[in-house]
Amino acid sequence: MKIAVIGAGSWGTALAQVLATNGANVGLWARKPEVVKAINAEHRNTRYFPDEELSAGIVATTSYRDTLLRARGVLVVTPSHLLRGVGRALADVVDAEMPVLICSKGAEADTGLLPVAVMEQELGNRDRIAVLSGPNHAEEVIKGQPSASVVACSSPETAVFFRDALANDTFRAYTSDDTVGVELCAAFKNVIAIAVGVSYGLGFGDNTAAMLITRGLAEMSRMVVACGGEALTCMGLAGAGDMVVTCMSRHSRNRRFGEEYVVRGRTLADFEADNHMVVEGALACKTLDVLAREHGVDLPITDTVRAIVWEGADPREAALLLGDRPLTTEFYGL
Ligand SMILES: NC(=O)c1ccc[n+]([C@@H]2O[C@H](COP(=O)([O-])OP(=O)(O)OC[C@H]3O[C@@H](n4cnc5c(N)ncnc54)[C@H](O)[C@@H]3O)[C@@H](O)[C@H]2O)c1
Ligand SMILES: O=P(O)(O)OC[C@H](O)CO
Repeated sequence: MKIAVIGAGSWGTALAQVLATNGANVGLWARKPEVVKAINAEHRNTRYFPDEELSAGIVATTSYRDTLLRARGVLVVTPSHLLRGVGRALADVVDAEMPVLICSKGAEADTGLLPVAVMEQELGNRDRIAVLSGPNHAEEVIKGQPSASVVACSSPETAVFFRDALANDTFRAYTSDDTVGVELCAAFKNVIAIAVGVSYGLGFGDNTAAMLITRGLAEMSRMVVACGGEALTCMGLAGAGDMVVTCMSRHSRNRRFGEEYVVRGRTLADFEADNHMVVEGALACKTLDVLAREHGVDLPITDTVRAIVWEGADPREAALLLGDRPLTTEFYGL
């Protein structure tokens, strides 16, 4: 069976390796011809994983049509702000039944739309559109270190299709029908990881990090419930699981952006230029704000991250303001 993967960054490459290890032929779309050349000739993505040998079952190309040719399903693994453009391009090459798994984490700027809704507007047939999320740093998954994730979809058949394509002894995949919950958890945890990075960068300790993580989970839960998702999803792999790994892992770009860039007055553009990698939380703190206003949900940590990253608020002063709000019950808004 052939599966297509759109995006040969860290996560697209790691997922292509998982699929190929499971016996699939993988068509991998990459933007840069030199990445395609290295993958096909040397079985390496020299830009992201120079030390990892990729399966010979992965064939890269810069053509959507060639990537999709005879594929039974497609994984979209580009940064979330590119999803609409990718969906529009895919509309020319996928039929109305092709299962689509979105592996990006974020929400659309300006509209606040979540990935499945964006893709549905471009491709139609929501039941064949699923999302993947969980505590999954590409650096560990590509090495076959034990990890788990959730495939969420309104259709159990689509969820099971992708679960079975991805699951193996070291990559457990669970299914869920709470797409909105899983999508919001994915967008949220990146924002909180920036907050935790800033907190460590300011010299605060583990108590502060734990407070931000758990209060971040409370914000996440309020938003998930307000948008029609299930609070329990926030306790699962896409919620608490991904929150913990993104806030605490040395691999997390979001945390590192907060700790090493934001507290030193360095920008998102600086991070992306230095690392060639995305920091999804920097955009999500703005897009979640759109949703929060629409649903009347209180998101104090998210709003603080937005003020620091986009409005030049001083991190230490912003942290003090965060602690100066009226005292209330722990699970207000739920
Ligand atoms: N890296 C991880 O561990 C990981 C794990 C789970 C989910 N994700 C999610 O997967 C998505 C992709 O992240 P990543 O880590 O693979 O990316 P990355 O940061 O490793 O690399 C960015 C990717 O985006 C591509 N890109 C940049 N501009 C582009 C454009 N204009 N058109 C097409 N492609 C463009 C780059 O070529 C590169 O492939 C993100 O939403 C991220 O949150 C990442
Ligand atoms: O490195 P980050 O911060 O983009 O996080 C990557 C993954 O989403 C972790 O599950």
